[in-house]
This record gives sequence, structure tokens and C-alpha cells, in this order.
Amino acid sequence: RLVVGYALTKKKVKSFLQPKLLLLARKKGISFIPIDETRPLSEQGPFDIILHKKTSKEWQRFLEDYHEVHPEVTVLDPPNAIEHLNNRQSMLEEVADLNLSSFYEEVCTPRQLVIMKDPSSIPTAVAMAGLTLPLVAKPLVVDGTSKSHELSLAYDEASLPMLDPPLVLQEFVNHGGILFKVYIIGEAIQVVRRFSLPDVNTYDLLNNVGIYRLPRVSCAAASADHADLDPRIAELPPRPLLEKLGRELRGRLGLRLFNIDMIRELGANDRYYIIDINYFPGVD
Ligand SMILES: Nc1ncnc2c1ncn2[C@@H]1O[C@H](COP(=O)(O)OP(=O)(O)OP(=O)(O)O)[C@@H](O)[C@H]1O
Ligand SMILES: O=P(O)(O)O[C@H]1[C@H](O)[C@H](O)[C@H](OP(=O)(O)O)[C@@H](OP(=O)(O)O)[C@@H]1O
Ligand SMILES: [Mg+2]
Ligand SMILES: [Mg+2]
Repeated sequence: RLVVGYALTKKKVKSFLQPKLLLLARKKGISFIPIDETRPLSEQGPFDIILHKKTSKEWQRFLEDYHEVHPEVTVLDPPNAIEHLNNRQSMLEEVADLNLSSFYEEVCTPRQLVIMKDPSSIPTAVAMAGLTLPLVAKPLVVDGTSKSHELSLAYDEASLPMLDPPLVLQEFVNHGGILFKVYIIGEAIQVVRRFSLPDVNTYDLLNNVGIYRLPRVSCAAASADHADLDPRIAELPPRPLLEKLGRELRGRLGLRLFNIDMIRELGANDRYYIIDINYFPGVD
């Protein structure tokens, strides 16, 4: 028997701990027990695994103190590893220096620039960094609040000072409007297609000014798995690449439960960009 103690938001319990999962788990001798965060963890359990997705500092300390005393309990995933993903700069650092051997397709991250404050400094900073427009502006901090998913697209330099630091500015990469979401669960890998943002062309650049708030595309995005799409756009990344990425990122991030948002550059069919990494996402 395996006892999994869980600390999840009500929303997450609803979306993740569905009856069919609990049933399947019970058949495999796995039981899920809710953790009472108001009582010491050592008075609860005993647990074989603690599964959690909580962002508060006190929970992080609570869990780390418990793990000191109970190193035999597997914590999915260690809070200090999850912390890496709470900032869109540290999130992608591990991917930026992934130099996969030439056996694999190229995997990189879009060029990006962190702006901590002073929006009036953005045009000069962007020019100095040589970033090309349009740019996707993303809140620097990812803490699960809807604010951390408020993205916008900046088409022209004059509108950059309207942005709201702290943020990361990432070059927009045309990718045919389809995104690959690669779910990594230990050694298992699942990949799905999602509709993404449409490509930007020179017409858009010449005729659009201002900052465009982007609708939440990713977790709400309809699956694109059944759309009849151009295979050059919709063809999934090669399995050996995904397996290599899974191994590399599990090791570098120290995580076993996460997904990566991957896009393939339009017209360069073996260049992929990782644009986002999420800890313990849903599988809507
Ligand atoms: N650099 C980029 N180039 C092209 N499209 C992008 C880029 N960055 C983001 N996008 C598009 O915007 C969507 C949301 O971006 P991102 O995944 O970084 O935001 P998020 O708030 O972390 O989303 P999630 O709900 O997946 O956590 C992506 O799924 C993709 O469709
Ligand atoms: O489309 P996916 O499965 O990636 O959607 C995820 C999303 O990527 C984020 O991981 C969300 O977590 P937060 O960043 O905490 O909002 C997930 O929401 P959750 O409530 O299921 O954890 C989405 O499912
Ligand atoms: Mg995403
Ligand atoms: Mg994300």
C-alpha cells in the first residue's frame, strides 16, 4: 500500500483528484489523504509521498522542516525546485544552455529581457539588447494568480513605456498557431497540440500600434489534436527529442511533475523554442 498525503487548492482537488483517478489508485493500492495544514505534519500520516501545489512561504518551510525529520518521505516536488519556476527568467535559464548533441533538433528559448522597473527605460533597453518587435510581455513572477498569466503583445517601440514592470519581454516567434504541450510525469511523457497565438506578419507590424492584452490561450486553448492542419505545422516533435528533453530537464530542474510549452519556428522545421514551464499543471 502507498499513502499519498496531498496539499492542493480546492480548485486543484476538483480538477485533479477526480473519482476515476481515486478508483484507479485504490486498485493499485494507493490512497490519497488530505493534509490538514493547521496541524503539524508529523501528527498526520504516516505518508509515503507528499503531493502538493501550494505557493505560500509558510507551507514551504512547514514541508522542509517535516522532510528534515522524515527524509524517507518523497516530496513531489521539492519546494526549492518548484521555486525555480516562479520567475520567468530562472524558469528558462536551464533551457537556454541546453546544448543537445547535433543528433537532435535544436531546442532554445526566445531572446528575452527582464525589466524590473521604470517603464520609460524599456525602449532603450530593447534597442540595446537588439530585440526585434513584436514582443510578448509576461509578468516576471509566476505565482498561480491570474495576474501572473496576464500577457500582452507590443507591436511598436512607442508603446513599450505603457507596459507594467516587473516583466520579461520575449521575442515573438511565428510558429503557425499551434503549440505543443509536453507533460512530464517522472519518466512518462505525454504531448498534446493546442491552438496558440496566430503568426504576426509585416502587415501587422506596419498597421498595428499599441499593447494588446492576450486572452489566456494556454490552459483554456482548445485542443488542436483533431484539426486538419498542415503537417509541417502540426506534426509532433520527434519522440527521441522529447525523451531527451524529459531526461535533461528532470535532472536540471530537479522536478518530476511539470509541463513545457514548446513551439516550432515557422519555416525552420527543426528549431524548437521552449517558452514556458509549469509545475504540476492540469490536463484539461
Ligand atoms: N515568445 C513567444 N512566441 C510566440 N508565442 C508565444 C510566446 N510566448 C507565449 N506565446 C503564446 O502565448 C501563450 C501563453 O504564453 P505562456 O505559456 O508563456 O503564458 P503562461 O501564463 O505561463 O501560460 P500557462 O497557462 O501555460 O502557464 C503560449 O501558450 C503561446 O501560445
Ligand atoms: O494547459 P496547461 O495544462 O499547461 O494549463 C495549466 C497552466 O499551464 C498552469 O500550470 C496552471 O497553473 P497555475 O500556473 O498555478 O495557474 C494550471 O492550472 P491548475 O489550476 O490546473 O494548476 C493549468 O492547468
Ligand atoms: Mg504556457
Ligand atoms: Mg505558464
